Amino acid sequence: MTRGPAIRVEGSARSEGAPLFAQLSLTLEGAGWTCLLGASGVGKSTILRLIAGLESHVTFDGAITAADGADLSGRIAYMAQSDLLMPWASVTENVCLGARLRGQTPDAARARDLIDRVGLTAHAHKRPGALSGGQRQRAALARTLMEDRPVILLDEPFSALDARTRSEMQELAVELLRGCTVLLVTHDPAEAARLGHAIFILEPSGLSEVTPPPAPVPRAIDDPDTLALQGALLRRLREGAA
Ligand SMILES: Nc1ncnc2c1ncn2[C@@H]1O[C@H](COP(=O)(O)OP(=O)(O)OP(=O)(O)O)[C@@H](O)[C@H]1O
Repeated sequence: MTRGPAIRVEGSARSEGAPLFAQLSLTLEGAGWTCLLGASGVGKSTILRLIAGLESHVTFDGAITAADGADLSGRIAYMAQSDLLMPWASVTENVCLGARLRGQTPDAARARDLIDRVGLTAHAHKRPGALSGGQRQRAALARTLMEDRPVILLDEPFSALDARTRSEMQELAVELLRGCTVLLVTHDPAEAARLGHAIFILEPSGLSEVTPPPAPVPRAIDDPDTLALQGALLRRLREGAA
């Protein structure tokens, strides 16, 4: 696995002629987890889509660059908020979809292992319509991990999971994405406090950074510093909404 580069996002965005977010300067640590929080509709997913180079409804005035100077295209795996699973394909086929679309032979053993690690072995043959919301989300997570890219963009990837599975999947993602540059959009202050090497809150006026504790990620859920940060983040989010 190539080490993920640092990424810099600098610019402002307008949607339908009106400002969505003001001039911002966001640096994603190379080979680290950056968490992005903020009120619904403030533009978090839009930032992910802009980095991913996907079609967007906004006009972005600025630049998105990797610190190593190389193009980002082909180096990103993106997990959208909606799981985007193909309804006609089984879990295994969905996990292998990227390789198939590129005309490559998928690594079947790796797919089996990832499906096992997300707890879906018993469901590997099923189509998405036969899965629960949390199972679908884990299938989408396995598909993202299967891509083996140095830059990973995750849009609320654990939001549909029960508390126990969520903490397990957070730990799995940290383990399997070691060395990757990860941008995680989340509404969960506890998740950001556990996973962020860097944590930002997006507001219409711009970004603010909240310094996490120095403990390595994933931080213990019941660590006093993690809990204190969780509380501080929730307070900041509530103040922002006031
Ligand atoms: N396809 C689209 N066409 C027009 N406007 C859109 C489109 N997608 C999103 N928007 C608008 O752009 C703004 C930013 O949306 P975005 O999805 O980036 O927000 P978000 O911060 O990720 O929200 P959430 O936390 O609810 O997912 C919102 O006001 C939304 O209504």
